[in-house]
Parts: sequence; C-alpha cells; structure tokens
Amino acid sequence: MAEPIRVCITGAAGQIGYSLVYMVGSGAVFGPDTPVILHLLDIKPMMTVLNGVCMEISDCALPCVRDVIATDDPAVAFKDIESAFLVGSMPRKEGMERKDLLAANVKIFKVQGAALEQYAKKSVKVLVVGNPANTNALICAKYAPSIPRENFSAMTRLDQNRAQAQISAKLGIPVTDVKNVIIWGNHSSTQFPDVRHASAIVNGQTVSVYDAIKDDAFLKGEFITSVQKRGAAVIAARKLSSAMSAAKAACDHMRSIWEGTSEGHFVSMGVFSDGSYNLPEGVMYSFPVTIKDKKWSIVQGLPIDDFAQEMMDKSAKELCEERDDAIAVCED
Ligand SMILES: NC(=O)c1ccc[n+]([C@@H]2O[C@H](COP(=O)([O-])OP(=O)(O)OC[C@H]3O[C@@H](n4cnc5c(N)ncnc54)[C@H](O)[C@@H]3O)[C@@H](O)[C@H]2O)c1
Ligand SMILES: O=C(O)C[C@H](O)C(=O)O
Repeated sequence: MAEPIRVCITGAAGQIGYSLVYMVGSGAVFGPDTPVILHLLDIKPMMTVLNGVCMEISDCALPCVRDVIATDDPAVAFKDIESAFLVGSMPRKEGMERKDLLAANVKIFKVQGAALEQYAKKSVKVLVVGNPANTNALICAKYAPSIPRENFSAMTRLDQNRAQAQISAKLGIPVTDVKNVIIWGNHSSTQFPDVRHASAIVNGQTVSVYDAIKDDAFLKGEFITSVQKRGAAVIAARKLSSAMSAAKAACDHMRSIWEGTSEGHFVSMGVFSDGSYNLPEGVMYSFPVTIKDKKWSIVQGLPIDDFAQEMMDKSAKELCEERDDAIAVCED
C-alpha cells in the first residue's frame, strides 16, 4: 500500500459530511490502494455529533482509513494535509439565493485560508463546497498567499453532473455516454450549462448532443433553467439542501484532480480566471478544464456564439459583484 494521504473535511458533522466521509474512506477519491488519515473539523457545539460520526466510520471497518482525527481546532485539522474539502458553512433555506449566505459564510473562509497558510502542506489541493462556493474559494486563496492560487477550486461539478444526467435522460442513454457538458460561471442561478461542445454515444455512434437532441428551444430554455434551479428544487422537496449528490460531486471533483482527465475529456470547475473567453480576471469562474499531474488548464479555442457569450458575461458580472461584497465583508 502507498503512504497515507492526510485529507481534511470541514463541516464533517453536517449533512454533506455524513456522505463524504464514507465516500473518501471507501477509496472513491484517492483509490482503493491509498490509505487516508481523515482530519475532521467542525465547531465546538457539534463535537458530540462528530464523535458519533467517528464511531460509525470505525464501525464501517473501511480498509483505506488508517486514522481519524476529529477536532474543532483548524490548527489540528489542517496540519500537513494534502487535500481539503471545505464544506463547513451555513446552507441556504427555501427562498434564498446562495449569495445571501455571503455575509454569514465568507468570514469562515477568510479564517480557514489563514489557517491553511499556516498549517497545510504548500501542495494542498483545496476544494471549496460551502456557498457561495466560487467567492468563498477566492477569499480562502487570498488569505493563504503562500499556497499557489491554482491549488484552490470551487465546486460546479454537481451542476455538471445534473446537466449530464438530464441529457442522458432526454436521449435515453447511460450517463457515462454523455461527455464534455460545460458549466460556465458561478455556482448560482446565473450559471450557464452549455452542451454546444458536448457529445453523446447514440446507437453506437458518437454524435454532437445538439444534433442528437435537435431542440434549440429546449436546450436554450428549459434545460438551462432546470440546471440553474435544481438546487432550489431539491431544497423545496427535501426542506434541506442537496447532500448525497453534493458529496458525490465533491468526490468526482477531487478525483479528477488526483487522476487527471482522460484524452478528449474535460470537466468543469471554478478556477482563477485568466481572462480567457473575454471574461474578467480576478474571480473564480467555472471553466472547462483538462487536468494533468494535478494541474488544470482551461480548455482554449472553443467557438462561442453571441447567446453563449451573453450568458457567460452575465455570470461574470455577478461574480465581480460578489467579489467586491466579499472583500468589503472581510475588511470590516
Ligand atoms: N457547491 C455546491 O455544489 C454545494 C452543494 C451542496 C451544498 N453546498 C453548500 O455546502 C455547505 C454545507 O452544506 P450542508 O448541507 O452539509 O450543511 P449542514 O448545516 O448540514 O452542515 C454544515 C456543517 O458545517 C459546520 N460548520 C459551520 N461553521 C463551521 C466552521 N467554521 N468550521 C467547521 N465547520 C463548520 C456546521 O456545524 C455543520 O456541522 C453549505 O454552504 C451549502 O450551501 C454546496
Ligand atoms: O442549492 C443549494 O443551496 C445547495 C447546493 O448549492 C446545490 O446546488 O444543491
């Protein structure tokens, strides 16, 4: 067996944490032959609950789990970690937008950025799940200046998975036969789920999703809005925000970083914008990326029509506003 990897999960006593600790412990992210030492962080009042989670991890008898450290101290939680899932923060309730969480959550990511700076390995890969995820990731990176900013990313993989699942249902094909669906922009209702560059295997042939569906009105209308509003639909139904699917997406995201993307495939994640596709720099924007040796590169040169550029710009504008609000909150 390989050397163990120290992996931190924040908000480990919460809903997403409950699914995520099991998935990471079962080898779904770093592989069945890589042992993990789980560093589980939550706040002091949740330590009894977290203790119960630890009992259950033990009772799962997971072969990959070498040790579990449960704590309310970021100094302990982030010590020498190589991978971090930053989940711990408040979820939205029915009727709220994710950016309504900014004032409550962004300071958590300021404090945790500073703690990562002090205690984590400089090579740590940090995935921000807590909402508003793109802007929280931006702030977290800002307060961890000695960790390369490319090591921070925000989760839009759940949106990608949702879009992929919708296309597979529409075409009546397995979800694995749909590839290269893109999520552009913010993990919010301004995101742009884009299938212009996606392909699918239909009757044994690889075809463009656009040509296979042949329904411009659906792809520019209902498809986009249903992905944009899926999180709210789950909250309306469950009275709680998505958890199992969010944990699965977080695992997919981190596994893509660890394993890389395969030839001809790309995935979407919120990363530092370098101004590609005429979008503003200095925000965490979800782009299609390929990944090799744990480093992502934005897929370049995709043809973008006027409809797409308008959608992409709208989400960029929202991210610039969120960034300015977040900086103001942190400097308060
Ligand atoms: N990016 C995405 O696709 C996506 C998907 C689903 C949920 N989310 C977000 O993930 C976050 C967590 O959702 P949940 O359903 O697990 O919420 P939850 O309330 O069930 O759990 C959150 C946990 O975080 C803990 N916590 C709060 N502040 C903390 C801190 N400073 N340090 C460590 N832990 C802290 C809480 O005590 C709680 O145990 C929310 O912000 C939610 O909106 C994002
Ligand atoms: O919608 C939410 O608030 C939770 C999460 O971001 C989701 O997309 O399900």
